[in-house]
Amino acid sequence: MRPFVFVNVAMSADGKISTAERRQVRISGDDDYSRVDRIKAESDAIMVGIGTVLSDNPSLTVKSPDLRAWRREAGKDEDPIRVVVDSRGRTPPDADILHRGAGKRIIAVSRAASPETLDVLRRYATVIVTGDETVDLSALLEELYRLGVRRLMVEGGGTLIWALMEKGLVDELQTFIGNIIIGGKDAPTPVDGTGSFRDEDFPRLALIEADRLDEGLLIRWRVKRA
Ligand SMILES: NC(=O)C1=CN([C@@H]2O[C@H](COP(=O)(O)OP(=O)(O)OC[C@H]3O[C@@H](n4cnc5c(N)ncnc54)[C@H](O)[C@@H]3O)[C@@H](O)[C@H]2O)C=CC1
Ligand SMILES: Nc1nc(O)c(N)c(N[C@@H]2O[C@H](COP(=O)(O)O)[C@@H](O)[C@H]2O)n1
Repeated sequence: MRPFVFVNVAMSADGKISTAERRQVRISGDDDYSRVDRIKAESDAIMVGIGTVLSDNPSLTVKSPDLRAWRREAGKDEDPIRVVVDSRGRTPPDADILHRGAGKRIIAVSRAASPETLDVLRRYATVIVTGDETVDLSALLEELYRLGVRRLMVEGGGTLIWALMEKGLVDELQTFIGNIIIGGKDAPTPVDGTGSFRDEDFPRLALIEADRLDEGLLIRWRVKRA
């Protein structure tokens, strides 16, 4: 068993999620940021790849005091469990995700991570070891389910989203398309990785809804099962 997995990304009108130098760009407007805060608060856990931690240093906390209170009153930590997919254990010990906000942090590493690195990370987070070279995402999701995670939000980046898509581990995609052009053939997109699907394996999507939001568009897709 695994949680319901949905991906949320903000991309520019030309389909980029940051600059080629991996510099974070404000793509969402205020209304989309509020929506993201709400869906974060409604999730049991929120996951990012180590690339996102190293480039953006996100905290992934719930920002609204009302939503934090709502979680508290429901008997939950004010922030969902924050999960970093980090094969070699490269999460900096001073990363915001480990120090800001409340609740559990999980760093998922592979067996390629050194024991010394793990000793340091265990001071700040629960470490889950799975996979030989890279994190075994199916096994990680099963472990998260065992820990009570039923609804998992994936924030990116494109490498992690590709890996989840390739393994058929994404149920829903929420894409905010903002009114900005970022450009650059090397700028990350929502789904990067090798892109090595066979023609018959491209994930197909069913449109759930598309709405105007801020000066952009919010699109929700369900990933069809083969
Ligand atoms: N606009 C938006 O909504 C968002 C934009 N971003 C942007 O995305 C960029 C970061 O994305 P990426 O560099 O692609 O990094 P990423 O965040 O996707 O992390 C990828 C890394 O995860 C690790 N990993 C461990 N096990 C793995 C597995 N089984 N499969 C795949 N990866 C595994 C690898 O070290 C890999 O390099 C940044 O520029 C950031 O600003 C990130 C999140 C949201
Ligand atoms: N929803 C959304 N809109 C944008 O315009 C963005 N640039 C992002 N980026 C993501 O938000 C993370 C920052 O989280 P914290 O504010 O530190 O909690 C960042 O790492 C990207 O994942 N998202």
